[in-house]
Amino acid sequence: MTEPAIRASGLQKRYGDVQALDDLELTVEQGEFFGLLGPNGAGKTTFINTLVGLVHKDAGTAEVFGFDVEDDYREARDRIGVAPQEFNVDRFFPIIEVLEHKAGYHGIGRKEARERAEDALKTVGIWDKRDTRFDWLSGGMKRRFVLARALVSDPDLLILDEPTAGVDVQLRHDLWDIINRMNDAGTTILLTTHYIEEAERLCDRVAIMDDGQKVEVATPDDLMARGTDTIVLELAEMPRTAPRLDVEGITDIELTDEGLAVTAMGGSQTAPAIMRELEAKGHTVNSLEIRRASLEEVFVDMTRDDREYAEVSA
Ligand SMILES: Nc1ncnc2c1ncn2[C@@H]1O[C@H](COP(=O)(O)OP(=O)(O)OP(=O)(O)O)[C@@H](O)[C@H]1O
Repeated sequence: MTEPAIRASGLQKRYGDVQALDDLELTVEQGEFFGLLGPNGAGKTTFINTLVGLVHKDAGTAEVFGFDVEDDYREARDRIGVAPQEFNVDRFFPIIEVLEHKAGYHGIGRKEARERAEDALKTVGIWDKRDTRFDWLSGGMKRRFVLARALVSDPDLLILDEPTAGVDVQLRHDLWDIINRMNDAGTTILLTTHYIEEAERLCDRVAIMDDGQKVEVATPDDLMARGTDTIVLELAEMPRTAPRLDVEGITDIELTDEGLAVTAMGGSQTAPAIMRELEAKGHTVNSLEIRRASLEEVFVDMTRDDREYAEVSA
């Protein structure tokens, strides 16, 4: 039986009053492109740091390809490449040497380390900067370099903590291409992001975290199907009041300047029934547009902070 790339069970971590991880359960299968979403402070970075041995959990277990992150630290750590949110790079050496050291740290011999370092710099497109110090790279090049450093040990699990935060559109697409190619070649990816579009485009499944717990795991499509879509219908003759429609899944019907706006769960499935019902009632539908819920809307709904309501009502 193949072990999952990540298996976390009952993970707990507390900082003073803050329960950063609260009984977290999460499994990521080998080869998946897995997204970890959640508002600021949800516990995403704490979880990643637990996997790579930077945070000692209070309770629970975490395994990487079947290796316990604490008891089998070396085996687990050597399988992970991580591009952290905060840059923690040796600033005094040419970047190619930083990569060689990193490969050496993972037990890779000198000659191969050199080759790996060269390949990694070429993969991320900063080969011409190989003799430059990290501090002298531009912001975008620093992002590329941090990814190269994660790749240099040829990891089975690549962890990317907000890899595209604050980068321009071109670099974002470049980084997506590189990461996608890694995933196509079999590398498991764990990605945290605040860009919902990024999760929608890249991830096979996403977990939504809040308050140190997993709220939900699903494919981006499944999550979006849980949101409400708006179907805007232009009728040959607009009625003076919104017609009543007896179709399952409808949550609201409104007359707007654009036409009849019907809000429904799973818009693409409900639309034909809405059309039939309208035509049966004597209306002629000239055009129909389905505006799908975004993953962002579903995400915001799922992680809306109950405490906000408590404060408002207090
Ligand atoms: N070293 C620490 N000492 C004290 N509190 C910490 C420490 N690290 C994290 N926390 C707290 O734990 C909680 C979870 O933080 P974490 O960084 O894991 O969240 P996150 O989901 O990665 O957030 P973001 O999206 O902002 O990066 C937060 O309330 C944070 O303030």
